[in-house]
Amino acid sequence: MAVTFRLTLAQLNPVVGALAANADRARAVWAAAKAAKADMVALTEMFITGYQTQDLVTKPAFARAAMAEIDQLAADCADGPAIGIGGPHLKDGQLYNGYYILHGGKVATVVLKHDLPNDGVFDEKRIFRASDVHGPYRIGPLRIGTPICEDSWHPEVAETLVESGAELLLVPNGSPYHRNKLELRQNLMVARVLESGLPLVYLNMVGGQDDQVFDGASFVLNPGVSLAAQMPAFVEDVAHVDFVLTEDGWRATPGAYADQPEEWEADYHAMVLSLRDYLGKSGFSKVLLGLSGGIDSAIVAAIAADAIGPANVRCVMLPSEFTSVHSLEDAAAVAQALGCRLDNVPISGPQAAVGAALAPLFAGTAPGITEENIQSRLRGLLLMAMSNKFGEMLLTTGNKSEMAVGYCTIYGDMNGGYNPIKDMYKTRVFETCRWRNANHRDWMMGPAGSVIPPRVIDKPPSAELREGQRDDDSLPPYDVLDAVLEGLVDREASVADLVAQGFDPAVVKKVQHLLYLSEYKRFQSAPGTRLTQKAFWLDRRYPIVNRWRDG
Ligand SMILES: Nc1ncnc2c1ncn2[C@@H]1O[C@H](COP(=O)(O)OP(=O)(O)OC[C@H]2O[C@@H]([n+]3cccc(C(=O)O)c3)[C@H](O)[C@@H]2O)[C@@H](O)[C@H]1O
Ligand SMILES: Nc1ncnc2c1ncn2[C@@H]1O[C@H](COP(=O)(O)OP(=O)(O)OP(=O)(O)O)[C@@H](O)[C@H]1O
Ligand SMILES: NC(=O)CC[C@H](N)C(=O)O
Repeated sequence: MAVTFRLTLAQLNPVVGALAANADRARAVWAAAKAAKADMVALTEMFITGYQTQDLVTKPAFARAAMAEIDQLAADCADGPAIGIGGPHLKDGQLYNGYYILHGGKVATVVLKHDLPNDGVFDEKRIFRASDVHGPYRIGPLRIGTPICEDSWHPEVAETLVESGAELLLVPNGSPYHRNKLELRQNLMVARVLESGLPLVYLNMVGGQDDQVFDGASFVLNPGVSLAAQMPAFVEDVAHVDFVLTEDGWRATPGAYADQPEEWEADYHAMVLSLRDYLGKSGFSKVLLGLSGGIDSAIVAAIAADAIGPANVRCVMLPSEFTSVHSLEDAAAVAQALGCRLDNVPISGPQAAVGAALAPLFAGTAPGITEENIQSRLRGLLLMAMSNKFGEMLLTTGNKSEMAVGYCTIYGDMNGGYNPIKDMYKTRVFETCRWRNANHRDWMMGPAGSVIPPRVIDKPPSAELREGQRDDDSLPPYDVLDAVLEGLVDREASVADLVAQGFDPAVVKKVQHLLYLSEYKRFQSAPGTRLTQKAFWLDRRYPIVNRWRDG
């Protein structure tokens, strides 16, 4: 009779700090694995604590509480499949990123991470100590080697595991999404399979944590580099994968294959999931936002409706004397198409009152940006009053282009708890609206169809803070602005690089100046969904005071 091994893959969504609840999720999936007669159930990196914990895990009381949950889990799950679960490991006063193997009622072994990621959003060298490479462990007939996430991005750990007799590589991950990352992961894992000649299980977590979104999309590779199973992206899933011992070693029996989203869908799903989880995990079930009739607030309203349902999204139009009839119509059309409530709160009364209060001080000065910003701040104040009164979190709507150049009012339209489009350039916002109008998926809680009317997408962007204002009065056209920003921010290009590419030197220098000047605004801005490898916050950490200008 063939020798086999059934491995249950738990692609789940843990909550940072919810130790007991995460342990309960592990107990439930273990029971399902036991019912499916599995030999082992694998959970993801740092599952017991949720991920990323940042400095929270450096607090010894927290790390010890997590380890106690794991001991209890081992005791509760004695009779059935082994469990692999990520968690912190405190040993001799040092903190490690560990993967616990629970078997027969106790912790059988703890694999400790060797390669600590320390770039982009990661600071693991600051948080954990790196361990020597840990050898394979045996569960029934199979010797398993476990490189923990970053360990599998380099050849060394897998190489050592092969030399010490591993027959399968099981890689638990906490790998956050950025655009087109699945392809990068698959290329790296293919390299590990080619080098080792072993089957490889890549198991990733799912869910939003602050700015980061974990997209799941776990997969299994066989030697010969064939994909034996592919789990879905951005949703929880549990898969039972069967391995059979052949003359050539262990091989996975081909299982389910979930189609993967292309990049527009993946970004949109990332924004929906991160908002849904940010709200749910912080205890909010409702949001509100200022709906101007423009494209940014329209896409944020659509993302919110898809995340928590249109009945939980309050849209508010706050017109001033500069608000056009088109904007009033467009805001109404968006709210109606999405099925969201729309309230109307004119700001002309408060504006007159603020003007009167300041008149003695401002006498003799010319009206300008100050008065324009007062409108934005009055909207921010009124929206926050509604947030307080109704318990709805305020969403802020600045896209990456605006956040990059500071084209937004601090303590005004920047008010808000979360910003799903913070890492999406304006030119991509246009395309994302078109994608959402043309596509509907079962994970969207909002309605299908043209939820953002074409006129909202096609009209020239305007903040409507003065008569006839357009964004391109102050900024280069968005296709130029975004291309320059993509160079300066995402590729860290120099002014000379961009001029050599054909951009106007004066435009590049102006954009660079605005970018550096508005660091203080970004520092005080709401968190938002990370979609790229250069999202503002952890990926790009610039000084606020900075006199350097390139070129
Ligand atoms: N380094 C620094 N650290 C801390 N604070 C600093 C600072 N530099 C300036 N500041 C402060 O920041 C203030 C200037 O920033 P801020 O008050 O935001 O005003 P500001 O950036 O001058 O104006 C807002 C801009 O956003 C545009 N806009 C576009 C789209 C929508 C909206 C909207 O509101 O709906 C606005 C608007 O047209 C205008 O160009 C200064 O008065 C100063 O107090
Ligand atoms: N008349 C308004 N009613 C309600 N909210 C508004 C209004 N004007 C601006 N806001 C809020 O302030 C944000 C900044 O808007 P503004 O129109 O000034 O610039 P924008 O970045 O082009 O945004 P949008 O494309 O949504 O109009 C809007 O997204 C919206 O949330
Ligand atoms: N948690 C990790 O070690 C993740 C690091 C790896 N570079 C990734 O992003 O997938």
